[in-house]
Amino acid sequence: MAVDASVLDRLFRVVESRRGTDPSISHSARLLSRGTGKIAQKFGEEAVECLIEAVAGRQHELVGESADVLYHLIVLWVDAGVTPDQVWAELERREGISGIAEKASRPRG
Ligand SMILES: N=c1c2ncn([C@@H]3O[C@H](COP(=O)(O)OP(=O)(O)OP(=O)(O)O)[C@@H](O)[C@H]3O)c2ncn1[C@@H]1O[C@H](COP(=O)(O)O)[C@@H](O)[C@H]1O
Repeated sequence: MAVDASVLDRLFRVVESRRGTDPSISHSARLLSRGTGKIAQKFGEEAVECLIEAVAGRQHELVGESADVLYHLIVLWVDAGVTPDQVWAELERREGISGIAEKASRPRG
C-alpha cells in the first residue's frame, strides 16, 4: 500500500485541532500545554531512540521510532506556528540541488 506525504498533512491538522482541548483525552493537547521546552525535549528523545535503532540495525523498530519522530516534529511545528506547506516548499526549492554542490557554493568564512 502506497502512502504519500498527505498523511503528514492530515496528522498536522488533527494535532492543530487539539490545541487548547482537554489534555486528559488528547496526548497532543497535553504536550502542547506543557510548552516549547517540553515539546523540544520529547522530540530530541524520540530522535535519539530513532538513531539507536538505526545504529543497531533493527529495521522494524526503526520504522516505529521514525513514526514517533514525525509525530513529535509535527507537534513542534504546531507549537511554533510552522505549517507543513512551508516545509514542503523548502524541500521543493532544494529539489535537484546536490548537497555537495550547495555546500561548495557557500561563501567561505
Ligand atoms: N502519531 C501519534 C503518536 N505517536 C506517539 N504518540 C504518543 O506519544 C506518547 C509518547 O509516550 P512517552 O511516554 O514517551 O511520552 P509522555 O507520556 O509524554 O511521557 P513523559 O514525557 O511525561 O515521561 C505515547 O502516549 C504515544 O501514544 C502519539 N499520539 C498521537 N498520535 C497521532 O495524533 C493523533 C491525535 O492524538 P491525540 O492528541 O492523543 O488525540 C492520533 O490519532 C494519532 O494519529
